[in-house]
Amino acid sequence: MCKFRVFFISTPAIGNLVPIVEFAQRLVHHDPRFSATILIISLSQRPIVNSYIQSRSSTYSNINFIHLPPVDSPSPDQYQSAVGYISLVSQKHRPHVKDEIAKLQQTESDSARVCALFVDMFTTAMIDVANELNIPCYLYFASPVTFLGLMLHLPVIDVQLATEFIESDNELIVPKDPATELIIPGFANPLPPKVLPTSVLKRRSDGYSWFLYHTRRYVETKGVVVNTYRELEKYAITSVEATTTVPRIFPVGPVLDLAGPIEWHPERDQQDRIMKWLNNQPRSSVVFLCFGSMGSLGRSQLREIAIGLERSGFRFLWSIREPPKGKLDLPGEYASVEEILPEGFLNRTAEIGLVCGWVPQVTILANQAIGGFVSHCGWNSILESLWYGVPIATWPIYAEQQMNAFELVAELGLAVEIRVDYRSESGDMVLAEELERGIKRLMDGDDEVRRKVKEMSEKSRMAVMENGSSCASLTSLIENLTSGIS
Ligand SMILES: O=c1ccn([C@@H]2O[C@H](COP(=O)(O)OP(=O)(O)O[C@H]3O[C@H](CO)[C@@H](O)[C@H](O)[C@H]3O)[C@@H](O)[C@H]2O)c(=O)[nH]1
Repeated sequence: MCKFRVFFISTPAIGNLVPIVEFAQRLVHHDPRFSATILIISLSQRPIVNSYIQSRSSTYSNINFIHLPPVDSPSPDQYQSAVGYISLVSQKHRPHVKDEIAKLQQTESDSARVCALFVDMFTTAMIDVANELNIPCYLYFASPVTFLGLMLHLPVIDVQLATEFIESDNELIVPKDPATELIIPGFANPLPPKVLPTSVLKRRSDGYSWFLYHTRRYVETKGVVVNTYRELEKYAITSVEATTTVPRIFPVGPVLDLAGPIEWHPERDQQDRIMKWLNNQPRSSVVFLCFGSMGSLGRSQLREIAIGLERSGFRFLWSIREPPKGKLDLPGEYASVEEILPEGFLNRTAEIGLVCGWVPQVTILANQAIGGFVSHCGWNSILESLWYGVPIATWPIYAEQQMNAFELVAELGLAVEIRVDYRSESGDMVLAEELERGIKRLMDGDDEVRRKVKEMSEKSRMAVMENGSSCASLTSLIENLTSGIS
């Protein structure tokens, strides 16, 4: 009989929601005294969230999924960024979350006690609900500890950003002295400012104010559960614990959905076509290019990629998404990619390459044909690639990805660099020859990176085994969650 109930409230984004659901599943599987309820915020612009939940509700019968009622959209003058919008929507959901938890508390059998509400990096307004209901609150962090370190340090470096950088409306801040470097908890090396997230470099934006809001709230929680593992971010974990006011860190990862979209994404036909093609390719011969659930690139950049790929001569699997129309929309699928790629490209490369839209990424990374991954460096993608021992070439686009790329290349030596500071919104362009060079190093050269990635792959698997570091961390989290509850 279950004794302890935990609640989760996630940002409506695949990158946050999937690792939260997987963690809930791991928790209830690891300790059957637990039951988990996931409260879902829906956004009409993100139907993928609903199809994901629908599929997972039938597979994960021991998790309770509850869709929260819709709220009025914030008016456009209240936000400029997606972070702002999501933070406001989350705030508006506070009464609903309180109602749902209170309702369940009343109907719960006597033996089950609510022992935690887990918020994520952008749903921290729910800490108020936990306080009102007297429930301990924890943060589930789907990004690396290095990013947690930056967030916790933001109020401190804010002064440095204000005095040592040049600011202008809507522009990214730049250091007055180009040699400026930042000392950030979690990074052994000084951080070049150009790898900071756009929301931080747009210091006058609502995104930055929200970052400051959320980070102040992180320290109100009882602990931060991070989707990472000690063997991967050893320095970062020790450094952030020692130099910030973080409550306790529980590294429980990698927490991955290894079945992935092949099970829950609606586009089954395309996925079957991809896997059939991949199964016919030689071992480690294919370079895979994919830029995350929210990543898309402009047409001229796509043409450069096509030229670079063709010149490299390697077999390739390339996921191309159409840029979204609105700020909150996700990328879509091109009706025809032929017209956006160089003339004759698809015909010339028909024997060696496949161009597609959304892909079942984790299943692809598991395939023996994949030899390297050109990735936007979202944290889930990094963990998945390390799990399967596939080396990455870094091409970050948005969010904290530039920092993740810097961590992989400069801190951990676990990736080949294409760029660590690419930012599409500033009109940046990776030229065909840069990509060609990067792909050749990824697929042909850098045995040291490949060796380290294989080693880390083994460590990631060990971490989640019985007696592994993340398993031990989960046990100690459970002790924390249940202590004082009879
Ligand atoms: O065509 C696709 C694209 C993505 N995915 C999957 O979608 C997830 C994407 O997650 P991630 O790699 O973390 O990228 P984002 O979706 O961009 O995730 C957001 O959330 C992450 C966790 O906080 C951050 O690290 C990222 O920077 C942020 O953009 C992964 O599991 C991928 O396997 C697919 O299966 N097929």
